Amino acid sequence: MSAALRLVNLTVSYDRHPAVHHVSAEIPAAEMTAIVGPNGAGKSTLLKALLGLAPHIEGRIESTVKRIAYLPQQAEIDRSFPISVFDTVLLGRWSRFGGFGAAKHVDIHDAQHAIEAVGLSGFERRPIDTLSVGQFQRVLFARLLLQDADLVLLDEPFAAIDSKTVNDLMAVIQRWRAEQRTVVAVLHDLDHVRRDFPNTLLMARELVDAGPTARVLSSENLLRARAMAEAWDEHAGACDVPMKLTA
Ligand SMILES: Nc1ncnc2c1ncn2[C@@H]1O[C@H](COP(=O)(O)OP(=O)(O)OP(=O)(O)O)[C@@H](O)[C@H]1O
Repeated sequence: MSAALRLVNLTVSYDRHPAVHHVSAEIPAAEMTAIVGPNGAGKSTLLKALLGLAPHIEGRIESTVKRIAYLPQQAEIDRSFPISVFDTVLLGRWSRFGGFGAAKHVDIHDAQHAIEAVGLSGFERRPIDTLSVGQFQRVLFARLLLQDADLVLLDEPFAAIDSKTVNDLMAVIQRWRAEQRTVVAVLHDLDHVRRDFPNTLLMARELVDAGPTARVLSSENLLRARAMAEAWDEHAGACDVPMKLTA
């Protein structure tokens, strides 16, 4: 299996305090990978590092990917901007038509199609600040559909989402997988990960384990992750942090 991304000794810091420390792992291409770990384990930071939004101070990321799409946590998105569902979805094509260009017929058609694919037909003119959390997540998935990316990064896509919406959005993710796209999702529901994500990275600031989900999510690894997260020194400098802790 080829790698879409290879992380080599990656350390990501905020103000010289490492949030993710010495991670080496591969993200397989055309596969679904979950990133899991306790709160504060560095999962979102790792995702942001893959995008270049959290600069790494050590190590490197080797990539075979051309286009990346990113879904941040809903809490990070300002919904007060007065914009409709349709225009929000169309923004997925922003990079093609740019600041002063106009959307082409094909973009309008694809946006309509994406809105249908996530079950939101009839909502096109609704302002986004009137939507429920689940409906808004459907809008964001429709926007991702328009981005046509090789690598889709999702940060807690199912937080506060009901099971019907989760199932519908999982169908979109399965479709990306069938189209040979690489999907990486930060998730908290380990049963869901075991069911649907063949590959997992278990984080506790350092990498605990990476590879096939059934192996990575062993009770031994999960205990170890918890102990490592609890033992982490929040105020450690860039390289005063122990490389390995045992449970
Ligand atoms: N912009 C930032 N500036 C400074 N520190 C940050 C910043 N973002 C995250 N951190 C810190 O980095 C560490 C890892 O946070 P991160 O959000 O990556 O963890 P997480 O595993 O995604 O957590 P959760 O499951 O709670 O969302 C935490 O100690 C957090 O306080």
